[in-house]
Amino acid sequence: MSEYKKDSLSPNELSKLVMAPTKYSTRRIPTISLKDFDNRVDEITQELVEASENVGFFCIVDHGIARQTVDQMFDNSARFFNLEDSTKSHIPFSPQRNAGWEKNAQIRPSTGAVDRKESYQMQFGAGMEGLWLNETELPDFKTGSLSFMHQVQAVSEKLMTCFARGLRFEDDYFIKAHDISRPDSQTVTRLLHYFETPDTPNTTGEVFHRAGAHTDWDFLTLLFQKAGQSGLEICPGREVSTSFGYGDVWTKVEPDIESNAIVCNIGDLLMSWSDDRFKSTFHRVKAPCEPGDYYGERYSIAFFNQPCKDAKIQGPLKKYPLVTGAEFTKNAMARNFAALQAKIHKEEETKVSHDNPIRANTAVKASA
Ligand SMILES: O=C(O)CCC(=O)C(=O)O
Ligand SMILES: [Fe+2]
Repeated sequence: MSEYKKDSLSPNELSKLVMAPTKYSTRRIPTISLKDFDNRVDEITQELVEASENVGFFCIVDHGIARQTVDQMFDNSARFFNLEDSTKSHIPFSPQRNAGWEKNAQIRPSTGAVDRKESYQMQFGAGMEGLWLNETELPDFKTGSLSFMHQVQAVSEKLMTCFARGLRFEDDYFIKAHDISRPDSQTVTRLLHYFETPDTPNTTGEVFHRAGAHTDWDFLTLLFQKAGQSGLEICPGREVSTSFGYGDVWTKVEPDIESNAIVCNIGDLLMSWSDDRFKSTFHRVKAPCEPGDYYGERYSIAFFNQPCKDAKIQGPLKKYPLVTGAEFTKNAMARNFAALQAKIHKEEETKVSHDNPIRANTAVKASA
């Protein structure tokens, strides 16, 4: 949002930075326990506010979702992605609905090239009509996924209560604004599958992007990672000094399976709704290219809390004009599209060639 200096590098400068060794630092990513939530809600609120103001990323533990449940959802995800592409193509990603399956189709403005991955986005309500596979194609998948999604929503609602307290709104203020029982709920669960990357010396300069650097434009994202499948990195917004964090100092967020941690990040929506008090943070799944990087396949699950279309969004200090949930999403998609167009335009001007076709029209996803 506002404070980031987006897309200010030329393609040549950018490609030099992409190829340069990454600078890393170990930053403290706060771990917050939800144990005994009702009695500790004020203490938890304080910890969340501190983490949101200073880092924008934190891990949640003791959240009540059993490890076995998370593992089952990852099994479900693998079952889905193991289907033939010709089957998955019956439920193609719809940018209008922000749901469905895509493969090698998402282009981030930060890279101008496709993410090498496939993903499937699911919702609770009418947005999913026609976008579930049949029971015969994937038995128990829909029921299992919805049950998992309800559990993640319950954790989200605890966090929303704390954010509401922290910003001095009524306790249920954000919960009502993200009501998943409404048919027009926009909340999204995204199953992600990044492909194994060839671990060979890179002579062509081609970069196998996994998830190019971006901020999420939702309220709050809850991310589940799998043991040993590294790659997630963050670059807190406050420290970003170049476009999309290129050339900046990154921090690895390794899967913490022992404590069954959910990695959470503030999205652009909550940043705006808190008058920029809470920080939406750049993150990426790194394109493996350096010694020590993880080249294997990676599965992850992201849960994006999105507002109801008629939710009224404005922070307590009224820093930004009031917008509805529908307007916020539309504006975020338009900003993303404009940044991408600007990038493509710049690349055409300097005639930088890419191996990957740039398919701007498919490059939309409302959640991030
Ligand atoms: O796969 C991951 O770990 C991160 C995915 C992500 O950031 C996104 O889809 O917005
Ligand atoms: Fe993201």
